[in-house]
Amino acid sequence: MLPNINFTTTDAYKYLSDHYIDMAGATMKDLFASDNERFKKFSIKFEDILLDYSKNRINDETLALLLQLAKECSLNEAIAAMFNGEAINATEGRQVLHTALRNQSNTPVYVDGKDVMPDVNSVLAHMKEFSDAVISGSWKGYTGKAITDVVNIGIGGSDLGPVMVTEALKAYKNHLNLHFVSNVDGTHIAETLKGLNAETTLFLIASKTFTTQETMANAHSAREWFITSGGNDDDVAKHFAALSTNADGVSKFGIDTKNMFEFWDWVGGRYSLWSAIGLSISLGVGFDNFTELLAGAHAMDNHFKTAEAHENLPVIVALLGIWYNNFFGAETQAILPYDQYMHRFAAYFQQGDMESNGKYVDRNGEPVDYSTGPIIWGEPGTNGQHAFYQLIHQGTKLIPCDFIAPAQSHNPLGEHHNMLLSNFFAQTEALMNGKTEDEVVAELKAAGKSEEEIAKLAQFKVFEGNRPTNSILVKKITPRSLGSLLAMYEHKIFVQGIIWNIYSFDQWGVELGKQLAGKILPELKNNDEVSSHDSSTNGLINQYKAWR
Ligand SMILES: O=P(O)(O)OC[C@H]1O[C@H](O)[C@@H](O)[C@@H](O)[C@@H]1O
Repeated sequence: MLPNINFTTTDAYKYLSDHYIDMAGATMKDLFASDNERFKKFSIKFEDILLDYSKNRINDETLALLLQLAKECSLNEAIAAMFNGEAINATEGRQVLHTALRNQSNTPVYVDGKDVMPDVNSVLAHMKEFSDAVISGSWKGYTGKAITDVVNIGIGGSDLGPVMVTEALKAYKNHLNLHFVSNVDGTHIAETLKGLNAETTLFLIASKTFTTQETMANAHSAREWFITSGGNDDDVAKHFAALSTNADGVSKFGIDTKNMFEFWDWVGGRYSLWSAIGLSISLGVGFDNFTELLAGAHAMDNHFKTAEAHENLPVIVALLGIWYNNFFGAETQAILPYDQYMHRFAAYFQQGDMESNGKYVDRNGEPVDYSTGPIIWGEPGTNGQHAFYQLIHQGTKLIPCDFIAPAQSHNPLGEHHNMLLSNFFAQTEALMNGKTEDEVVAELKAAGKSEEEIAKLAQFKVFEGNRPTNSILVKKITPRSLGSLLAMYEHKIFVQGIIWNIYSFDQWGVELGKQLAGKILPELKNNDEVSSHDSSTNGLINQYKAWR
């Protein structure tokens, strides 16, 4: 059972509310000036990952109170409940065991009294065998040619994870060309299929439920394309594999269940890249690298399970998020990787975080009277700097940012990496220190500006500073370190959900739109005027019919 505690009724919350009043006026600049040990105190190293959280609006007391909050919310009990396979996804009646998928130590993990590890290992063995065969070319298409292109068809959790990881690990890629089709917009599949050869293309139909409208539509179109390109029904087995929990749905679609890579309903869609949903990863970078990804995540799982809260990366990152979300009223959280390969990282955690913690009803079914999950967004540095950092530096909103960068580049080209990292270091320093009016005036004077010019300009060039950041410096983005980083963010989401007393592992919020689209679709099949909706929806549908 998960604890059921309204965190706003804890002692820690009350203390934090008072403490916030002191801290709201404190500047990080002063906090650094008064404490030489600050970096040492507020940074944690885990394997090849250094989390520096010293550039936050916290002091020793803040941290102590946040840790007390975690304790009062029975975080340790909640962590144990998840790892032990309790059905903590209560509204769906399911366990939450993505950690079992990467349980490289192979200790038994029980679901309803049955150890799931043998099944996990057997699917991994199947993935290895299949990946090896496709990569080596011993898996042949219907005309005897080796596979050159792999198209993953899936959406949400069956797309974002594989896309993000295969991009992040592009430096490890083999010769197979990977493509990802998610949108039901016909353009996505049409553009992807242009230039592909059916004889050498493998489709992975990735869907936990195997009922998702977008994925099914794209899968049927892919099948049709395959048949019109010369394949026949018997050849489908050589070109289509399914990654799913729904064996019936898979065989009804016409995919041989021999080509089905199974996973289980105790794996949430947005936590599924570690499962058979990761087959495109294993094909793209090889099974050994996929295993390393799992191993990195497993190492973080063990850290999360066993490290004391004050040196526990996911716990610290989560508590800092609570501090800004619930005391400073921050609405968003930016994730800014200084690594081009990680360009889909923020998009991935947009689903991970927002689908998990975007909930206004607590675990008692009552609306909450506090803020829950943040809006997650971000783009890789330095592109973001030239786009939206203006608002982070000088806007009216407080935006806590996670800066992530590798110390070693996979492409050490001249001075590029030093230039990139100089920006990474400079941004967090600038966000913290800002620039005072005196500094601005002195600068303008030194540049030879007149008194009049200085008076006109100075205010606009002032940076308040005191804007919080975490810096996550990774030695190198490898399958292992990436796995650890991903698991860190997953567990951060978990910790926050525990403190907010919400159910982080369901996603009822995606249902209503699906239901209504299901009602509207038949109305679009004829040209009759529609009058069953509100006047806006009617008006839009009728104009669509007139214009199409
Ligand atoms: O893998 P599936 O079943 O096709 O679901 C794809 C996506 O559908 C919905 O949007 C949600 O339930 C997501 O969590 C899920 O990832």
